[in-house]
Amino acid sequence: MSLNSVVESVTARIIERSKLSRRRYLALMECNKAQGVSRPHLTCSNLAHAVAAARPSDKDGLMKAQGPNIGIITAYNDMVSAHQPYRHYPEQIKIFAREVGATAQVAAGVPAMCDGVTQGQAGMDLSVFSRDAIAQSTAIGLSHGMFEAVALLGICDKIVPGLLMGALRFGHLPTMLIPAGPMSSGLPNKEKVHVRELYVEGKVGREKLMEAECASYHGAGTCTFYGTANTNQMMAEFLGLMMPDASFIRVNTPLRQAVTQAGVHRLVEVGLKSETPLPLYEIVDEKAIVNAAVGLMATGGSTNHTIHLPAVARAAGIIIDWEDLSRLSDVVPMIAKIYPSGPADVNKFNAVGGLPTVIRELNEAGFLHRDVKTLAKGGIDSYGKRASLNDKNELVYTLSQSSQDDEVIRDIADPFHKSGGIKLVKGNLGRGVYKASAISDDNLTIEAPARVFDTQEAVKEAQHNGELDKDVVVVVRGQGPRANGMPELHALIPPLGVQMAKGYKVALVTDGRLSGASGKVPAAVHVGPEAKVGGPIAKVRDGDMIRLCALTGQLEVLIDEKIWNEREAAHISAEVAGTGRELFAISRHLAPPAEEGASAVLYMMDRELETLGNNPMKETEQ
Ligand SMILES: O=C(O)[C@H](O)[C@@H](O)[C@H](O)[C@H](O)COP(=O)(O)O
Repeated sequence: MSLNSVVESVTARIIERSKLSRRRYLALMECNKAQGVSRPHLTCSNLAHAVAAARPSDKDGLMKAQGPNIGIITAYNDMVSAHQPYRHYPEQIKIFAREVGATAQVAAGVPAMCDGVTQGQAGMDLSVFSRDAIAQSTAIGLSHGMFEAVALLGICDKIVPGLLMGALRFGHLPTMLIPAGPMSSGLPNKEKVHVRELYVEGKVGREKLMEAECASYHGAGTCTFYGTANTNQMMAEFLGLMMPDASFIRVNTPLRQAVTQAGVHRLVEVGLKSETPLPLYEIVDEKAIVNAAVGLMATGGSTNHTIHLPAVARAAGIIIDWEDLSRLSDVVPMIAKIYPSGPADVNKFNAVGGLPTVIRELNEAGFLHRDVKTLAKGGIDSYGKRASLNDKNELVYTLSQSSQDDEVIRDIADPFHKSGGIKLVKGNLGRGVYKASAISDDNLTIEAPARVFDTQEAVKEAQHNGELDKDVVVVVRGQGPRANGMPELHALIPPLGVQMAKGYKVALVTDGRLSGASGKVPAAVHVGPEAKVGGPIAKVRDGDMIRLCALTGQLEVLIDEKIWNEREAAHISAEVAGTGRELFAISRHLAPPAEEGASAVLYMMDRELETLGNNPMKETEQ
């Protein structure tokens, strides 16, 4: 099947737009490879420092650079359930590396914050910016020049994008993401949300709520809904940066361990000084980024990736925007329904076909670029294969079958929706992102008067006081990157869900974010320009009629144009101190819009790189 013409034209657009920045990136990576810091360039003293605490049997190999040395960047901590299993991974990776004549060292630990723990709390204001801290920490770890390959241990929301942003600046190094797998299913996500709504209505108390939360979040592994963390996994497979089928194999199982072992062996095989080196920059190109975007649309993934994918792409010199995503969304059929888009969790999704089935379907129908390089042998085709253990406990890959449950995965000829899960909405209120995959047909268009808020607490209070007992578009502004770091407003979903259950038409419009777990409330999120920089969302007043329509892509305030143009934007003053938020003033000050990735670090990097002219490393005198 030939490549879908829209996928082809969007890719061409991206290649054209990224010409200069991509060329600059590739030139810099070539310089890194040829002249950058690496083991042969280290002095005896440099090397002695690096191996001083190494196991004696590794020392010689490390000093003589006999085999590749894998730099592990780990996001381990034991508060985040998804990352807790990483505790022993570095030791295991070292063993697997030795099996094939290589070594491994932990190059750095990076922070991993949990958006579940910080949801609705001040710490959430650090979340998007933590991605930059992770990228910089990754770069710091890799800057020691000790490594010929990189293993990234990270799963959750900001961690994978941050790790990739950092690693891409060392794109001459072959790099693999190694996941740890999902938690076993607990209380179904839908029931958890139902108990939350009962709590909001005062029908159950805190004890019952706590019981439900703990029955849902009950062990090690990634949360089971298809939120940002699991969307990260999906993307890493579509990018070809993981072992095939690695995403959703249950945590701490023999199959999981076998895939990790095979992954480490493969990484050594494609290490920098090997016969077949596969640098990261050769894998993450414009086509791979488009493949990841196709995966996002086909699976109804997290809206957060409309920020993360542009940021990751930029770290590789590739410029994408929401128009690209929207054009892909128009043609890519949605063939997977995972919570919040449907009742199935990722374990169920995996059991009935998982990502290999989705990738194979899309690939066979011409929605994926096949001429991409991937870490696994066999290119993107190999990601259409399932991993299993044979009766000798050896890892084997076999072509995936058709879906075993068409409520969860559909054949491409009979999709859930003809278009993808995420839409661009735009109009006189700006541009925003809309997750259509979880919205019922009768809620795809909402026209109602606005009620304007500056904080999520104020929304909850108004709901509690019955002030939202009507059709309403709740506008929460002052939540963009420049204002307060762009928190997720997921805690608003239960109260707004209660209003919907009462029969009211409800929508949310915000310059902030929602979570990958948010779904059922119609919402335009990431609306830009954000209120803090005077965007139109700052001009909305209580009672203005707003129309939000996923079918036509409208985000409009229905008001006389002259009155609208003359209206002044409200002044936004968000809370910026306490809980360490004051340390992130520089990020708030410099963050570019969400559509450009909202990364101050990348924004300033690009500005500086632009001044370097043809010399990718040194400033020219101009
Ligand atoms: O996937 C995401 O985008 C999230 O940031 C995610 O981490 C989430 O917010 C919490 O885990 C909430 O989970 P609940 O729906 O259980 O509150």
